[in-house]
Amino acid sequence: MIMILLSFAQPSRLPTFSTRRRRPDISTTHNLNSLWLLGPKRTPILGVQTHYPTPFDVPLPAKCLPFGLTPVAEDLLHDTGATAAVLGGAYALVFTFNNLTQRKLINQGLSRKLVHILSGLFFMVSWPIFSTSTVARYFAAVVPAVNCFRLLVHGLSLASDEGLVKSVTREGNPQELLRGPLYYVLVLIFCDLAFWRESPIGIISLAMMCGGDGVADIVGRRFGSVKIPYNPQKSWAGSIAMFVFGFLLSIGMLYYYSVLGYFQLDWVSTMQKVALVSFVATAVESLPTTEAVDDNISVPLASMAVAFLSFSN
Ligand SMILES: C/C(=C\COP(=O)(O)O)CCC[C@H](C)CCC[C@H](C)CCCC(C)C
Ligand SMILES: Nc1ccn([C@@H]2O[C@H](COP(=O)(O)OP(=O)(O)O)[C@@H](O)[C@H]2O)c(=O)n1
Repeated sequence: MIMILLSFAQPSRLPTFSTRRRRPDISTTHNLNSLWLLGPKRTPILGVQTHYPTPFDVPLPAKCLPFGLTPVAEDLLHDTGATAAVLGGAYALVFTFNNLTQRKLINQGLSRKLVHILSGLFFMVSWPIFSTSTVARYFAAVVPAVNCFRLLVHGLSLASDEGLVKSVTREGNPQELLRGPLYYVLVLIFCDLAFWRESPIGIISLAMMCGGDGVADIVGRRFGSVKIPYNPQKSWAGSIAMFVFGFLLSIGMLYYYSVLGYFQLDWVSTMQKVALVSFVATAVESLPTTEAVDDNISVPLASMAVAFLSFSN
């Protein structure tokens, strides 16, 4: 569904007809301020050469505006539709894995990990279907925010949603929703608002949290007989899987965004930087976790810090 929506991701192909359908035309100077929400839309980020005009960025004649909508109203309509679509995708994902668990086609642990891996990755895949408006990121953030509310309501047992509990908890205790899953969606909100489509930092950090950490669990539980000396709860197999899949999924997501014209990256140095981020994230993930610090906090935070330093020079 996301890929169908993405087919409209190229501005000139959107069914809407604004004359302003151009992505930010960003050059190569270095400006950390634009990392944040109010940074000028057209300033570059962290020296990363981002979008050049592509054949898709063709301004359309003003007479094409539908129903006389102003460009702002057209963007609001566009982003409202995108938000509804991605929200539907989120519900469908959880419903699907709950269904598979109920039918005992997959166990609860694997269901939770696949939801962990796919939610964040699909969320990032969906970002290009939102408009080029400066408020698009806020519309996208509605999706994890609604899920945050959902986790709070059901984690506090203010309402019950057995499907949600079964597909995203280890033991089926609703209070589990208030830890890993809640931290997870809070990190999605933060990376959406702080980095959005304009910086590789958020993309890499989410790929590490979703793809790397998620695959580490699946591989580690199955093949993790040789434990890490300083943490018998974790294994070399799980950590190697975290490093490899964190790296591959980060590069894959960066390539996806570069194909859509958001980044122009020097791939040799980018791979070196992403490998460093993945190594540090893997080391952090391998450490014994405490009640206070969950992997869904430590892994993305460590990834953001290393990616920020790596892509700043
Ligand atoms: C199971 C989850 C986290 C648990 O982490 P851990 O304890 O295993 O380390 C993920 C919870 C996901 C949440 C319920 C739904 C999030 C949906 C997301 C914001 C949007 C997805 C949209 C896309 C189009 C499917
Ligand atoms: N580096 C890793 C990570 C996880 N694992 C395995 O996956 C299980 C769950 O890992 P975890 O405690 O990080 O799970 P979450 O907190 O990510 O849900 C561990 O108890 C290990 O069996 C591993 O062997 N090696």
